[in-house]
Amino acid sequence: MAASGSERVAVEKCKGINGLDKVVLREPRGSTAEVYLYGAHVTSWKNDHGEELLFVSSKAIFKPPKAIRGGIPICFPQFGSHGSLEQHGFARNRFWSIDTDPPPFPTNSKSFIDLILKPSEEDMQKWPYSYEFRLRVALGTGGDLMLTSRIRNTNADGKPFTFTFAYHTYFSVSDISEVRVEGLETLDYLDNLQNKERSTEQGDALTFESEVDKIYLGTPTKIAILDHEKKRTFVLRKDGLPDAGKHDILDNLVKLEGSSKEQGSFFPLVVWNPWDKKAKTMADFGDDEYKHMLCVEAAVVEKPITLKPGEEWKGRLELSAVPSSYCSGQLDPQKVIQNS
Ligand SMILES: O=P(O)(O)OC[C@H]1O[C@@H](O)[C@H](O)[C@@H](O)[C@@H]1O
Repeated sequence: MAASGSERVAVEKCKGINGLDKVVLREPRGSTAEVYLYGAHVTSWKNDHGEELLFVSSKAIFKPPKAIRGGIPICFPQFGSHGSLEQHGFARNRFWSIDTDPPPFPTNSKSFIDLILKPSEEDMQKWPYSYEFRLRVALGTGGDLMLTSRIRNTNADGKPFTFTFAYHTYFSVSDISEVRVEGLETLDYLDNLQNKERSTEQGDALTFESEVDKIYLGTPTKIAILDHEKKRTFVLRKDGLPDAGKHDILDNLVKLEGSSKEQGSFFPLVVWNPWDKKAKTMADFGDDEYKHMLCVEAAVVEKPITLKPGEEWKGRLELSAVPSSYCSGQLDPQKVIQNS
């Protein structure tokens, strides 16, 4: 997989913080990503100017059993407290392996890594199902970051299983009070701060001036996160993925492809920022760091996925970042959404 000769190494295995194994992905134009095998956790994604696009707390604990605070934790087989398992499931604090022989999966990227998680005996005590969870992390040309999860039921005894899931993406933002999320207004949401009560979002774009922890339902094709100060816009897409390489500039940032199965919409979006009070209760999060992050999480929450033995679910996330000024005047997210 690694590039040869004078080319930069596209995939490099090395040691990260506390000696944990990590993989560095590099794309020829200079974008990079880092993935820890602990949690199959993407902890860094930089554009070709070397700017970090994901938030990781300066207090993150890179040590089991704590999940790494920031980046992209994988929540499986449970999102949040929606079930009897530990918060956000256990995949984020397990050691994954490099999958040396993954089933065929097309890619036009040279810079990718395949990871796999299978249950240990201890995990089977908590969640008595057999599965293979394959995660591919790839850097596309132009620096897009693509994550594809393939979860297969490998139970030999005919038992189906049901799970919820999320890519718990922590975006790095300049100042949360300068950030707007467009595309979620007028949608229904479940408010985790109000006992998961269902309400409807009012008004214009979401802005942030206090703690938020909401699960938006029935989200539209594209969502935009605008960071004025950084002059950067993130757009979240959730429709079927067009051919890689055919994306125009408005097809940027986060593309999500749902389940190939009919059931289980992949696309509630969870929006979370702990704000100051909650930040102070979190040992692995700086008191003021809430100002510089926003979680927008592509999730399977209110309609869990059920897989029978032999069935596989696939969920794909694609992130890219463009400077807002690049599309000046066009990055009205409503237009982005309508023009999709
Ligand atoms: O501290 P954790 O387990 O990583 O969770 C962080 C947050 O994750 C979000 O996805 C949840 O909606 C929040 O309720 C939760 O507080």
